[in-house]
Amino acid sequence: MQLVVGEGILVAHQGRPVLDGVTLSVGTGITGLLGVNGAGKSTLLRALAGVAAPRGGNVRIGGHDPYAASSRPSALRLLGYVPQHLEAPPAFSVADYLLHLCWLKAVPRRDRPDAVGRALAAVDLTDRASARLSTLSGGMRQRASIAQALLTDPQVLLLDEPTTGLDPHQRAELRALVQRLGADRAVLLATHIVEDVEYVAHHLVVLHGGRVRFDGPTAELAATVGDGGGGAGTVGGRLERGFLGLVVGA
Ligand SMILES: Nc1ncnc2c1ncn2[C@@H]1O[C@H](COP(=O)(O)OP(=O)(O)OP(=O)(O)O)[C@@H](O)[C@H]1O
Repeated sequence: MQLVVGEGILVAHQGRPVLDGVTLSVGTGITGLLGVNGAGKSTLLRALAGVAAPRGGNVRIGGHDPYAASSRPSALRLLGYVPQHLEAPPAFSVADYLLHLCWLKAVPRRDRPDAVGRALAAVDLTDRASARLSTLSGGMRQRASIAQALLTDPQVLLLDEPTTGLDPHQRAELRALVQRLGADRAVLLATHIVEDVEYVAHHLVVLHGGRVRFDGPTAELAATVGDGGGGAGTVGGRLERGFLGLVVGA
């Protein structure tokens, strides 16, 4: 089932189109949303997450419209959203931060300890539950951000550039985590880094200038270019060149 569906999404800022009729659908597994800076990825994720209503088009999460009062609770129940810059109070411990988020997300009081325990375990932060957020490494902070999105055990996860600012080791760990999370959820992973999606995303949507330039299996985009010789014939090398072919000079 396609848990996330966007049809003809239109967003404009100061009269300038930022999303110009974006249509996509996301099912279980990991879908990469690939685009250069300014392509419109964050704007699209906000529209899909029910944060900012588009001026045109439709959004459905599990068939529910997040912008209609009657169906918004059903849509939001299915959704976990990790924005690019999540403000978290640095003096809070990881567990207190997540308990606070439980309250904001209206998780019933009796369910909160279990929800926090599950979310911490899912992102491998159980042993840092009582650590202050300010003492965490960038990779751990990012995992805490993902944990807040998992508190309601959502079927859909929208991740906005989760590897930004991480070192190569932390990025590899985060990719492994995303892979685990995508085993039984629909994950939409926005990034400008081809490496972030090349081995984990089975499906890619390439966004450029607010429009979808490619929507299909990852291997299909890689297959649009030849080996090119010189050792650049790996899937990754080809994917990078396939992506650049779509967006450079476009
Ligand atoms: N609130 C806003 N007001 C004016 N322009 C905006 C606003 N939000 C986004 N934009 C513009 O919309 C375009 C798309 O921005 P968006 O952040 O969605 O892109 P992105 O692909 O996520 O890029 P990045 O990786 O840099 O975050 C950019 O040109 C940006 O300047």
